[in-house]
This record gives sequence, C-alpha cells and structure tokens, in this order.
Amino acid sequence: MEKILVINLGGTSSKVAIYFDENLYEKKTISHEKEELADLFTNKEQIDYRTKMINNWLREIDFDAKELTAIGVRGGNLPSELSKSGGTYFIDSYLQSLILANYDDDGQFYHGVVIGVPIALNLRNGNEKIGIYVTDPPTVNELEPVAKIAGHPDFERIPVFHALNQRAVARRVAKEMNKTYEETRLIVVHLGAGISVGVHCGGRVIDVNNVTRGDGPMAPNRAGQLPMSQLIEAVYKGNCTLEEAQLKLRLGGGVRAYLGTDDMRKVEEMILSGDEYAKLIWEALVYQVAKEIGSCFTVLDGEVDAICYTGGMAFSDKLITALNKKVDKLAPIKHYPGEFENEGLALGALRVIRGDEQAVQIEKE
Ligand SMILES: Nc1ncnc2c1ncn2[C@@H]1O[C@H](COP(=O)(O)OP(=O)(O)O)[C@@H](O)[C@H]1O
Ligand SMILES: CCCC(=O)OP(=O)(O)O
Repeated sequence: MEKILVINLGGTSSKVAIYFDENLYEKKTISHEKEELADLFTNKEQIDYRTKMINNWLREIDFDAKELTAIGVRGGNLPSELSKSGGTYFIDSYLQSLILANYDDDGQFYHGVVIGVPIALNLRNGNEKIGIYVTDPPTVNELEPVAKIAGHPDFERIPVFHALNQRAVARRVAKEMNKTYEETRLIVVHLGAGISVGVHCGGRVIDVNNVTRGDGPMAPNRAGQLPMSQLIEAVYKGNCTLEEAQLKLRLGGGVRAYLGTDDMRKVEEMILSGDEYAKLIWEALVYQVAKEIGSCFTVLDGEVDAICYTGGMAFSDKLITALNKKVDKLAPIKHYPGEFENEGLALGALRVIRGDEQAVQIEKE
C-alpha cells in the first residue's frame, strides 16, 4: 500500500492530508488569520513555521513520516519555461536544484505554493525513498501563441493559476457530460483567495490570468489588474518600494486592502449589518469576475459547454446568485464548491508510482 502525504499551502489556509492508496486516511485544514502570517516575512520564516505546523499535526495523529511512500505538493515553484504541460512532475535532484535556485531563503515570502518543495524536503529528512511529486503546477503554461502577446514586445503574458483544481474540475465536468476532457470547451472559475478564470479547450488551458502578478479580476487578497500608469508613477516617485508594490498585487491587495479582511464570510456579515462600503467592494469583485468570464466567452467564439464555479467562495449562495445574474445566459452553469486539490495530488503521484502514467519529461540543459 502506498502512503502519500499531500501538502497544499494556500493564500488563507494550509491543507494537509494522508492517503492510503486512493483512500483518504486523515486530513486537516488550518485557516490562517492575516495577523498570524503577517510577521512571517521571509520564505525561510514561512518554511520553518509551516514545517513545524505539519510535524505537529503528524504527531497529533500519531503518524511517523518514515512510513511515507511519497509526498505530493501543490505548486513547487517550477520555472514557468519548464512547465509546458499539465501532468505530474517527479522532483528529482535536477528539478530540486532548479526549484531551490528559483528563490531566495531570505527573500520576501510570495505565496504558499512557492515553499512546498523545501517543506517536503524537511519532512522527508534525507530519506530519498520518499519521492516528491508535483501535479499540475500553477506555472503550467499552455497559452496559445496569440494569448501570450501582451501589448509590447518587451513583455509576455505568463500564466500562474489554480491549474490543479481547474483541471480536476474540468475532468469531472467532462465525465458528467459523457465527453473526454479533450472534447470539452469550458470556462473554469476558481474563486479562492486569488481568482483565476481559465479557458479549457482541447485538453489544454489556452488562456488564463496570472493570479499572482496583477492580472485578471480582484480577489479576497489579490489586486488583479491595476491602473498600470498609476502603479509605475507610485514606484517611480518613491511612494512605494518595488517590494511594497509587489505586495499590493498579491497577498496584500484586493478585498483585504479595502476592508482589512480576506475572509469573504466576514465581508458578507459586514454587508448584512448595513456596511455600504463593504457592499460596493463586494459588488466590484462580482463585476470584475463576470467581466473576465465574458472575455473568456469570446476566446471560445461563444461556443462554451459550461461555465464551472469552484474554490472556497463558491460556497456562497449570495456570490453565485450575483454572478449567475450576469453570465448564466452565456452557457450552462456547473457548481463545484471547495477544491479537489488534495485528491488531485494524491492520485497524480499514485498514477506515476504505479506506472499508469509517465511523469512529465523535462528537457535537461
Ligand atoms: N461559505 C463561504 N462563503 C463565502 N466565502 C467563503 C466561504 N467559505 C470560504 N470562503 C472564502 O473563500 C476564500 C478562500 O478560498 P480557498 O479556495 O479556500 O482559498 P485558499 O486555499 O487560498 O485559502 C476566502 O476568502 C474565504 O473567506
Ligand atoms: C495559483 C497560485 C496559488 C493561489 O493563488 O492560490 P490561492 O488562491 O489558494 O491563494
């Protein structure tokens, strides 16, 4: 029997689980208050904190990490130019060195997905029999050439998105429609701490926004696209440093910046208690997500099998009703609240361990 630990570090939570083959054995979701993570400024601080947290959980459930066959990690910080397709990547010593070279221990913490592999290395503690696998990393780049064009030759559109959950949901929808994933034309909307809206066509994600670099709709703790010239001026005039500007785009932006929280349940309570400003910000988020869905509709020439909602915020009836009002005339709506990431990581690793699927091959330089 294969024993697989999965590590899924999100913008507002850390999710961990153990699978015995396909079956879930134990799981835990730890929600992080913004204050709790606020002082963990560097990658190293975050790695130490979250490694300790996972080790504490393993002790709590009386599970010895030495028993593991594999660790499945969401993210992995794989360089974008190497993640040219979806699938499972086996983190051998070559990929490990590229991943570790891809960021700096003392550098500013960026997002939980960046630090999964160093944490897995800590947990396996030198025991290389425990393989490390990354399935559908956020950097998967299957954009059509036309979608890569940014508007100036010095720049290129590079996606970073919830590839793991988006593809897991897309496969479910395809199955429900008695089609293969490759045969479907879908718009998948992941409503998490960041929001990604992906166009799935022919088994690839041919267009999607970058949820970490100021692109697409605003989200609970992501700015999405900002007025570019204002941002350049703010940095140039010294109103903010490059790091502060980057922070405005990712974990410090969006609803959190306007309302002081990225918990959308709290925002809904604020609205219920009559907070007009909270209502305006919430409506702006809905407006921007709907507009992004509309633009994805045009990418598929208006031929869309389904629009699929997923992620934590998709649990909100209020949000789904408001979105539907704007987009449900475009295509049938499918609804998969939460995420299927833990399962996706466990099954992805298992397929490769069993030889049912080959790990994605990397061209080594
Ligand atoms: N029932 C709910 N109603 C409204 N928002 C919710 C609900 N459950 C979770 N959320 C919101 O979903 C977001 C987190 O989504 P999630 O997909 O879990 O992202 P992450 O993994 O980054 O934490 C948070 O803003 C959270 O407040
Ligand atoms: C795709 C990068 C990961 C991400 O943005 O996840 P959250 O929305 O869970 O923070």
